[in-house]
Amino acid sequence: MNINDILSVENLTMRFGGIVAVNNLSFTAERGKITALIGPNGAGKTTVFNCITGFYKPTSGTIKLRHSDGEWRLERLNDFRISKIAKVARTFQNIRLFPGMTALENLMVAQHNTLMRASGFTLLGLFGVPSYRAAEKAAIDLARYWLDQIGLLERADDAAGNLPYGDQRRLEIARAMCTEPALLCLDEPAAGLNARESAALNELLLKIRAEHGTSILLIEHDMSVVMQISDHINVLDYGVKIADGTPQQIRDNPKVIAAYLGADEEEAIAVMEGET
Ligand SMILES: Nc1ncnc2c1ncn2[C@@H]1O[C@H](COP(=O)(O)OP(=O)(O)OP(=O)(O)O)[C@@H](O)[C@H]1O
Repeated sequence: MNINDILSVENLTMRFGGIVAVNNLSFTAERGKITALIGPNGAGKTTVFNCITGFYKPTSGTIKLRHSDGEWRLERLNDFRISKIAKVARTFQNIRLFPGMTALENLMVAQHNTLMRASGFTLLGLFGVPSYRAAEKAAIDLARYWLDQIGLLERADDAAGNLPYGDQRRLEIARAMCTEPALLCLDEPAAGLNARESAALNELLLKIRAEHGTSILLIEHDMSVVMQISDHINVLDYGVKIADGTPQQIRDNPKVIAAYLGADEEEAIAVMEGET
């Protein structure tokens, strides 16, 4: 594992019965950078995320995470410890907000563990002791800060389910950021977004990288997002890494163009350039 890496996935294999979803995969993610995982449907991208975040126990291989708080072998931890102790946060392909709760409340829920600790697991909170009140204020401040970062401060008290789709997507990222992660794993954050919303997403992710130094691991099909914001791209096909490099290198890689879509070269190039 290189000194600059936050994550090192080594020889990861995940089998489901006879299916080898991920096959001896190795890649790294550099600290403070945006690393993308791309590939056709069924290539194994979400399975990799599920192994990193403890939803699946890999069949074999190691997943090392290292940042200023310590060093962990994620394949040995459960999902709760991966998020709480190793500070890995994730979003899902489908939106998982609490639609009936307000935007602000959704961001407060993300800080539940911190608040529970500060409340002495309820009692101190019931009595409203100053240390709990301070923790509660800090949680509200953090939630409002992230609402501001995604341009939704004005809509703090609106039900999350009533927000436009693109805003809900960014609210999910804000919710993940409220846990102050070292590694943020985003599974298709641009799915279903229009061009304007994708541009707003790009802006947000670049801001998170620049201003917070958060390392980002990104699964995305929208090439207008991947090519514009990624520092490094890994391409999977049938669970195997077929290429990795800068956006320019990936865009020009004939192996990627041919394998990524199984389409003819012209069609593949159009998609790689975000024209479809
Ligand atoms: N829980 C599971 N049980 C059985 N097979 C699974 C399971 N999860 C994933 N697979 C299989 O593993 C392979 C990889 O799936 P995965 O969802 O990781 O691909 P993906 O690259 O994320 O695809 P997409 O871009 O469509 O989300 C597929 O063949 C899928 O059917």
